[in-house]
Amino acid sequence: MSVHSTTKRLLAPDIAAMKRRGDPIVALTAYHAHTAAIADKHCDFLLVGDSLGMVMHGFETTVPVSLELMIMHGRAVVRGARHALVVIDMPFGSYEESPAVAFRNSARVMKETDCGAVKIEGGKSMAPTIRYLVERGIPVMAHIGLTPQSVNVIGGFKAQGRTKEEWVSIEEDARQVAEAGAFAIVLEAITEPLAERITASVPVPTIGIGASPACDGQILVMEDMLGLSPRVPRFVKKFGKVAEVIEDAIRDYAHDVRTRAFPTPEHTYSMIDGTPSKTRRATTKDSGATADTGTRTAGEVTGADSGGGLKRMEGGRRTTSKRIKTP
Ligand SMILES: Nc1nc(=O)c2c([nH]1)NC[C@@H]1CN(c3ccc(C(=O)N[C@@H](CCC(=O)O)C(=O)O)cc3)CN21
Ligand SMILES: CC(C)C(=O)C(=O)O
Ligand SMILES: [Mg+2]
Repeated sequence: MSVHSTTKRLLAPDIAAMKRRGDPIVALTAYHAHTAAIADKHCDFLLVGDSLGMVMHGFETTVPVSLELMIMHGRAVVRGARHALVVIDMPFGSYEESPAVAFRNSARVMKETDCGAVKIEGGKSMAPTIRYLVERGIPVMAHIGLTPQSVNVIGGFKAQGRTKEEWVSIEEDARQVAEAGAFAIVLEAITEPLAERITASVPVPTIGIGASPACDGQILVMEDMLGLSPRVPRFVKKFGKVAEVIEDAIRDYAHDVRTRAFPTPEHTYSMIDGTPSKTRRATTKDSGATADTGTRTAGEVTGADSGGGLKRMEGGRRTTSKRIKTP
């Protein structure tokens, strides 16, 4: 973060402290800058999940995701967010081999993205690695229950802890990752009584995804809760209908291009010397206004214009462009 930054970004200990205060922790995944900027206003942390391999890149599982891909999306999310802690998933194969390999790759993620923490999947087997990273300055979020990177061992994305016999092992995972220094623990696809027992027994927050309201916080994949993902796990509540909104807009665009209703003069550059455009409709008065000047008259704003048409992107802010002046 820049020394000139005025807003304080949340750090891993701030998330951990929320459990002590009894504040519910709100989290979403984010994979790119603009959606990160929106979610940042309402979330305590944003996770650059390796689910991006499935959601953004069409892989069947998270197994093929590379460190480079996580860094690429991680940099975009850090640029978009200013308040929320940004946590980045370490992808399959980047941390399991040894604590030293995990440190080298996690340090690279921290240095190249400026994120605030990493997340690794695994319980007991990863506890020594979590301790090694935390002792060397890398905040670690743990992830137990259903660990999707092990899908080929588990035999599918299956809920865990559905029989009491499975509880002992998962509770021991939670105990050991907390003891190793994880600042929070993601509980994925486990039953409520198990999530309740774990949440009561560890000092750090539990973040549930398909793990009941008994957790200290919740996370969902943003595209799933927006109603953009074509298929979602049963634990997802759709808070939006974004796929419909996108399709409606694209259908309208295709219609307007095919009927030549788009583009109109306000989406077209005019000659600086005032030479009239041949394609300009006879009904439209030529005021010399262009897409760049932001000086269009109300009469030129068509029904197709949403009203935000005067706003142009400039230097990362939405402003009325003054770059090109009409004579
Ligand atoms: N878009 C998306 N959302 C996720 O929540 C998510 C990902 N991708 N990718 C990584 C993991 C994989 N996750 C998943 C994926 C599928 C199910 C699922 O469909 N489960 C079935 C039961 C399957 C079974 O028991 O065999 C379900 O009914 O929920 C659960 C978690 C959660 N994560
Ligand atoms: C589902 C969350 C916890 C995750 O690990 C991911 O999005 O990759
Ligand atoms: Mg993940």
